[in-house]
Amino acid sequence: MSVSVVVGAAIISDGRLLAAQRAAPAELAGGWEFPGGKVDPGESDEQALVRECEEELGVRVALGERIGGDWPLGPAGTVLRVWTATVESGEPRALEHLALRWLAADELYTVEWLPGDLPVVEAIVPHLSR
Ligand SMILES: Nc1nc2c([nH]c(=O)n2[C@H]2C[C@H](O)[C@@H](COP(=O)(O)OP(=O)(O)OP(=O)(O)O)O2)c(=O)[nH]1
Repeated sequence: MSVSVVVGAAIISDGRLLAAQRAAPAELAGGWEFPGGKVDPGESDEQALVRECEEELGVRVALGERIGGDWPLGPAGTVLRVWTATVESGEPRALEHLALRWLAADELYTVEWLPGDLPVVEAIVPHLSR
């Protein structure tokens, strides 16, 4: 079975991380995540992530470092790959999410992250002060 890849952007500005609240599906709605989504056939991970940020937030992002490796998500064989990112143009808007929040280091756990995202959030902490 092929691995299904979901890519996520840890968008950082002024030491804050952008968190996005899912609108759908019902079982995930209300949970917080990294903007991103599934990689389409023929697309690289990085291309998919830039495309998803345009679709979901209306911004052009520049990708930075990869955070860790393949983070397992719930369904067997699905992994999450995360890159740091900065906004190159535009101001993020919740075009497909319920809400967006810029979280400072001491606010990271004030939102209910999707369960698979929690270890990734932990791994991002050192990147907020760079
Ligand atoms: N985008 C994103 N998805 C995540 C994260 N954590 C996590 O468990 N997921 C899960 C939720 C979904 O089951 C799946 C991503 O699906 P998606 O619905 O965002 O993908 P997509 O934009 O390509 O949408 P579609 O093709 O299914 O319509 O991965 C995360 O931080 N970001």
